[in-house]
Amino acid sequence: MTDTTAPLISFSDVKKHYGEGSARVDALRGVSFDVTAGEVVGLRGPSGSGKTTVLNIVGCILAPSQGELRLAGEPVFAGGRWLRDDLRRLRLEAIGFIFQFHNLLPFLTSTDNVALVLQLAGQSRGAARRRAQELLDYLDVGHRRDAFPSQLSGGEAQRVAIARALANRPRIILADEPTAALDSQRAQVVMDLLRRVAIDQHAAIVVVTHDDKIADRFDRVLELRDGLLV
Ligand SMILES: Nc1ncnc2c1ncn2[C@@H]1O[C@H](COP(=O)(O)OP(=O)(O)OP(=O)(O)O)[C@@H](O)[C@H]1O
Repeated sequence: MTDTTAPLISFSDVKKHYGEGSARVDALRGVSFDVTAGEVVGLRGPSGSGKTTVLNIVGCILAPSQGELRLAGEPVFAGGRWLRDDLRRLRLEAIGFIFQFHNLLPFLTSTDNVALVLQLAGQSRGAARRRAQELLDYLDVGHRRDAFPSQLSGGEAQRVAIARALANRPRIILADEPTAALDSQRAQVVMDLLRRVAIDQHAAIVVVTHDDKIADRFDRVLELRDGLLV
């Protein structure tokens, strides 16, 4: 991931089906879009239109059936196969995931939830905890660093989860309904944070959302219907 001018995410004529024969579902029927550094893009569409499938393919969790995926200019999937054999490392280093429910580990404090990702990437525990505390401060939850997830409010837990997603300074951030469980004010705080991250980290951010509270907070909205962009 070295080309600094190419779009960070480039999806070219991606098709994806699940199952075969009478059980076949065409989830994506030829989807193309680019997202550049600094952009916060919304991905909307009715249930079953293919949003999660797009997110999972960008996140290198799911292989397309056809088409091409480039990340920072580098072809990652093309010609029916992955072009990198270290997808786990790519995910860990280049991509941050944020989910609707924070998915924090209940037996770890805020600091340790964030530090764990850094330790998995090879940092020492001390360095990982220092970076975790810096990030929690950046997201205004530093004062909750020793709390366990069950002791956090929904908005605090979501900010800790964002800190975790940012831990490795990924330039691609994928969020699935990150504000659905939050009230309007907290949803705006989360969107402000994502915007700041896009700018400070030159990141490309894709947010799957049905949430009308944040409908006007995107640079662009991609609208999926039945596996096609409209
Ligand atoms: N593992 C799977 N096996 C079979 N079909 C699947 C699988 N995952 C998704 N699908 C189907 O593919 C289509 C697209 O699903 P996807 O989850 O991408 O939609 P979505 O827009 O994210 O929906 P929602 O808003 O309900 O989460 C749907 O028809 C879904 O039933």
